[in-house]
Amino acid sequence: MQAVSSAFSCDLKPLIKTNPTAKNARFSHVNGKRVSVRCSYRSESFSFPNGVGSSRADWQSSCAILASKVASAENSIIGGLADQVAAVNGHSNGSVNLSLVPSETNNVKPGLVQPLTNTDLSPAPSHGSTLRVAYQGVPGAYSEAAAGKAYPNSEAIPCDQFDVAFQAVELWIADRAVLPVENSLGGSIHRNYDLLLRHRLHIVGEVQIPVHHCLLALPGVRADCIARVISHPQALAQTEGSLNKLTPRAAIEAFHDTAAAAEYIATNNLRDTAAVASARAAELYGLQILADGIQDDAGNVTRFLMLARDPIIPRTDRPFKTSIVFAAQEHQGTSVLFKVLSAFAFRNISLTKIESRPHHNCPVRVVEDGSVGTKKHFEYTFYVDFEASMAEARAQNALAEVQEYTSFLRVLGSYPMDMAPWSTLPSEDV
Ligand SMILES: O=C(O)C(=O)C[C@]1(C(=O)O)C=C[C@@H](O)C=C1
Repeated sequence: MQAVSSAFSCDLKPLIKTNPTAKNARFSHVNGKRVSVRCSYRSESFSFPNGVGSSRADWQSSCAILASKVASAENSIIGGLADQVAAVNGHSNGSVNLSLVPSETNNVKPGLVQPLTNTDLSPAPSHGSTLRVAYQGVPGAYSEAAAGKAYPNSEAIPCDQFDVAFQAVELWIADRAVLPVENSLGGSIHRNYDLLLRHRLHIVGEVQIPVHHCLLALPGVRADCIARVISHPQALAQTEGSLNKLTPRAAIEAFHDTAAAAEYIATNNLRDTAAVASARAAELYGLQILADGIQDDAGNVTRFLMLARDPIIPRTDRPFKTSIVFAAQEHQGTSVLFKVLSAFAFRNISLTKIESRPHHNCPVRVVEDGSVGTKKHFEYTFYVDFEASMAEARAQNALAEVQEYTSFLRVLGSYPMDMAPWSTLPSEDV
């Protein structure tokens, strides 16, 4: 893999810190120099009186916030991102050495790139035409396989956190991010739902990959010598039943990602520890497979979203899915969710997913109830996926209606559904 090792000026810093409305400033780079800037942030209050236009510009603005009547919620989103960018830009001086070359002290196989961290993020150097795809984890993680399935022949860029993968795209270090949102056994990956709202990337596709877990340990170690099993919490949840049988006395500990757990065992020569990870991780980090296929359900599948700075133009010539997020205010009544869902039901639009998250700005509302005391309502932000393209009138009409019932509505993306049979995925990828 091509090493990305370059020092370049971090002149994005003052722009973002002093001008929050320009947080979506777009930079193009030629030979590592910034050559153009464009800003697209505040294009809210959009409605669909005549449907969505066919040009990219029309669609881009339609994918910005559709309506935001909750100014404070908006501000907190802006504030949150500004804070993160400030953290990213917290380098002590303007020039950063972004090195993805493995350090020499690391005794895992040479040639493996190190994940990006918060402190590595700075404007990207020129990188030719190869698409660069950020994922969370290290090589051998399932997310790397998902990035490869989503964008064959791309360059996968490991990031140490989900947030860093979002920022890598926003700061033009990567062109796309591929991040997990749900697993058939472990359920939703809530962190990424929250980050979708906090950041301004667009969903441009989805990929689903079968997740085939192995129990890995150093060569020669037996399963009955394992005192500790480490892995990503999702992977541990997906193998709970098998681990109870295979290593009943072992402590179970969470790790950043599956492959990093394998790497950690190899790097530290831990003979009492096993990792739940992929067969590819075993190969990359020189571990043996103690048990194969240990997911508690053979049909274990994780769904990943493909994210980009710009939306794609929705089409009708193949099955599309659209993802939205909305919230309502107290005065909009108690049956908002029912009304929203019926806007889709009456138009025969199937919902494929609904997820609720605590409202970012106001998670709990306290209501005085006379002499009885106070009621504490939890406030939610709802994420809905539905099976229709935003190029279809029925989807546009449904959203126009949803807009009437809600105080905040944003289209996260309208994108082709992953219709690929799982069997087409090469086994070494999972
Ligand atoms: O740790 C990894 O290998 C990942 O890619 C992360 C992740 C997740 O977040 O769900 C991805 C797929 C599997 O469901 C298990 C873990």
